[in-house]
Amino acid sequence: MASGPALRLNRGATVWLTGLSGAGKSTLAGTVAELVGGGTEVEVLDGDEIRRTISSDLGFSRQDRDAQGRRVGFIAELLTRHRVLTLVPVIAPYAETRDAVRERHERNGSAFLEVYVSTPLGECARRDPKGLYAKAASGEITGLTGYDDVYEQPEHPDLRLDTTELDAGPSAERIVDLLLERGVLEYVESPVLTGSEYRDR
Ligand SMILES: Nc1ncnc2c1ncn2[C@@H]1O[C@H](COP(=O)(O)OS(=O)(=O)O)[C@@H](OP(=O)(O)O)[C@H]1O
Ligand SMILES: Nc1ncnc2c1ncn2[C@@H]1O[C@H](COP(=O)(O)OP(=O)(O)O)[C@@H](O)[C@H]1O
Repeated sequence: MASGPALRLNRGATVWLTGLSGAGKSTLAGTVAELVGGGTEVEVLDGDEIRRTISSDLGFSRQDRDAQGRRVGFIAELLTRHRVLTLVPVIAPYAETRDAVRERHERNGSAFLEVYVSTPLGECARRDPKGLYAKAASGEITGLTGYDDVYEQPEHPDLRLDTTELDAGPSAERIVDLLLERGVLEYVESPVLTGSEYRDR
């Protein structure tokens, strides 16, 4: 039987991926979840999904975006306190909301890491995965974050990733490295079956 290192989750942590629409937040959250592996307690709280369910009453006013951030922050902290690696690809455009979520985590002894996916507006608009920038440019929608609505950049993120410069795989590895550095994850030697050992087991 061959053995190889595997990632083990030592404690829960919230990893909040903040940045503009199209920056790569959801893609990175999914890639980190895959890298960390199936045996680990990991959840992704995606802004769009939360907005279709418990936040279906919210729009994109300042008050509603603040409420969205605080609701997601509440759930994230609960999951994290129960030893889940909680990945949160949510824009959270206001420093005040992000700070309130961080403080809630600190009050409860839960780890909170802020990852600023700092892909610039021009690149996000070029990707335009949901067609939102085209709609904003044609005047069909208003209030798109970073385009004609505010985005307050994090001043002291735990990690900053510009995905123009780095592909999704290596960017996700930087997040895993941060989690290793902070002791949330660690490498452990684990037995791994080779192909023929697996078939003959
Ligand atoms: N005006 C405007 N501005 C920003 N985003 C918009 C807007 N209208 C719709 N969408 C879609 O909503 C997703 C963002 O939801 P969030 O909950 O992450 O945003 S926020 O934190 O409340 O600002 C966002 O998802 P992402 O593209 O994954 O960021 C969009 O799909
Ligand atoms: N290095 C990268 N990291 C993440 N996404 C990337 C990268 N390069 C290109 N992309 C593409 O950019 C888009 C980002 O969309 P998405 O992850 O939904 O962003 P967000 O959740 O921030 O709105 C996807 O189509 C993805 O394939």
